[in-house]
Amino acid sequence: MIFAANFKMNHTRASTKAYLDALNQKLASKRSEDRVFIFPPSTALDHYDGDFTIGAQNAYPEKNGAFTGEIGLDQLDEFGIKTILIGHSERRDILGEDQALIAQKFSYFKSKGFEIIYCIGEALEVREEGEDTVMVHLLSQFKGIDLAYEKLIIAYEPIWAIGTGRSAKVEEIASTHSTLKKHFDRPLLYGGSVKPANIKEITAIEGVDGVLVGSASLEVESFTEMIFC
Ligand SMILES: O=C(CO)COP(=O)(O)O
Repeated sequence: MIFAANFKMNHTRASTKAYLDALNQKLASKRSEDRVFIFPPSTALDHYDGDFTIGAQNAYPEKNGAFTGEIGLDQLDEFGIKTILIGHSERRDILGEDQALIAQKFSYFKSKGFEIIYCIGEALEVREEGEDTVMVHLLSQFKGIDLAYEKLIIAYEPIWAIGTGRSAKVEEIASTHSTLKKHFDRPLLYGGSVKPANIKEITAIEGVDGVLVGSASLEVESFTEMIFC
C-alpha cells in the first residue's frame, strides 16, 4: 500500500521537522512493502533521513528563471527531491492551472526522471450526471499525460470528498477505480476525507493501491494510525 500525506498549506519548517522525526520512529516497524510519501509546503523542503519519500506539492516546469513566486528544478535538486504532485484539484480550480500547463509540468518532470503522483477528480455536479459522465471528465484530465510512464502513480480524488469529511462510498470508489484501471497499469490511490475511521474499508477495496490524505495526515498520530491499520 502507498500512504501519501499532502500537507497543503499547513505546517512550517519547524513543525515538519518535528513531524518527520516522530514519523521516522514509528516507521521502524512499517511493513516493508508499504511506501510512505510526505508532501510538505515548499518552505519545508529539505534533506530528511527516513523510510519515507519527500515530494514537492508543486513546481514550475523549468530549471530556473523569471517565474516570480515559483520554485523549479534547481530548488528541488538542492534537497534531492525527485517526486512531485501534479494536477491537484486545488491547483486546477483555485490557482487556475489548465490541462496544457499540467501536461507541460508532467512532461518536464518526466524528462527529469521524477516520480509523479498525478491527481484527477470530478466536481459534485459531474458526479451527479452519473458514472459515464464522470469517466469522460476524468479521462479528459489525462490529455497530454503518458499513462505508461513507469514512475507514475495516479490519485483519484473526487473534489466533493476533499476536506468535507465525506469520503466517496465504497461502491463509488470500487467502480471508478475498476473503470479507470482499464486505461493504465499503474498504482491508483484514492483521496478525499480518508481518515483512521475509514482507512480499513478504503484500503480493502479492490483497485485501491493506496491513499492520498490531506487533513487526517496533519497529525502524525493520525497518519501513522492509518499506516498501521
Ligand atoms: O486533497 C486531498 C489530498 O491531496 C484530500 O484532502 P482531505 O484528506 O483533507 O479530504
